[in-house]
Amino acid sequence: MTSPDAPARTPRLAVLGTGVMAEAVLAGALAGGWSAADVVATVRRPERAAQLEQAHGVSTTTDNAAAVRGAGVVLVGVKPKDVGPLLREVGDALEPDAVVVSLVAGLPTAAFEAVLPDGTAVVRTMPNTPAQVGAGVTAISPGTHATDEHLALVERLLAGTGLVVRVAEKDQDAVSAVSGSGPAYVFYVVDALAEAGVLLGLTRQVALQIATQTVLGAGRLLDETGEHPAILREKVSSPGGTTVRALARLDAGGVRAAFLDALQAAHARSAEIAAAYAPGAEH
Ligand SMILES: NC(=O)C1=CN([C@@H]2O[C@H](COP(=O)(O)OP(=O)(O)OC[C@H]3O[C@@H](n4cnc5c(N)ncnc54)[C@H](O)[C@@H]3O)[C@@H](O)[C@H]2O)C=CC1
Ligand SMILES: O=C(O)[C@@H]1CCC=N1
Repeated sequence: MTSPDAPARTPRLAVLGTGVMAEAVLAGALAGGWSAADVVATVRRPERAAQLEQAHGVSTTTDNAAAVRGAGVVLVGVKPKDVGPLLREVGDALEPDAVVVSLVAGLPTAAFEAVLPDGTAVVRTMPNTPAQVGAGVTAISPGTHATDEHLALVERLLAGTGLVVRVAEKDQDAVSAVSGSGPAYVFYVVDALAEAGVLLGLTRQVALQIATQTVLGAGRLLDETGEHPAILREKVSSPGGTTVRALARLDAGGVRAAFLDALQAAHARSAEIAAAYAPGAEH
């Protein structure tokens, strides 16, 4: 007999287009308790199918419509340009009570709803690749027909990927610019720190090791102390010392302004993606 406190059995999960980001979410779902026996992942290439089966023990297919039959959660993991054709391919096969979960940058839930059967529940999400190691952050927003139960189910899907926050859908492009793309900025900075270490005579191995650990440690310090980054930065900067000298150069180089400009560009790109690829508005 099932205990009254036992979590409800997870519904069947179909992952449509299992690339880098969808595989990271899939790995998190399995780590969070989803059973591999309840997951089907779709692919375009047989080599990719074999990889996913071996790494995660899930079943795979190239038939998206077959994958969504019987699925209670349908994760859309393709690139924006592939969303319209994919939704048209699977719309008729969707279970009426399924929730469609998008991780696609830029495309609004309304664009999904416009081509899916009337009343389909859609939840838009913006994860990031640290989901692969359970240290991601994902923002989620409901579409018109998504209920609190649907959001709770999506939170359960993502529980093993890291932090999950609910945001208004209008903020998803900003989230994408900050945390969706964010790991790339951090890797860029680590690469630059390591390169500078090599310039100063360190071996590449030591330079990369200490640059990586510095970012990890600084992240943990921020998280565990809850202190503002400006305060923590001041604590590193001894008066007349080495750090203020370096920070003055970063300011002179316009690094802070470059970050603001870069994230505005990322945000603007989301709007361009929506204009070009929202199902029904593709051109
Ligand atoms: N990479 C990242 O850090 C993040 C990506 N995203 C979103 O994730 C989505 C995918 O991006 P990536 O994973 O980076 O790209 P990717 O190219 O690794 O993944 C897309 C996958 O979809 C497959 N595919 C395309 N059409 C298909 C179809 N009809 N049937 C089955 N499989 C199909 C491709 O073969 C590929 O494996 C994009 O919409 C992007 O906006 C969102 C947040 C972060
Ligand atoms: O570069 C992209 O478009 C996707 C969305 C956020 C991170 N990667």
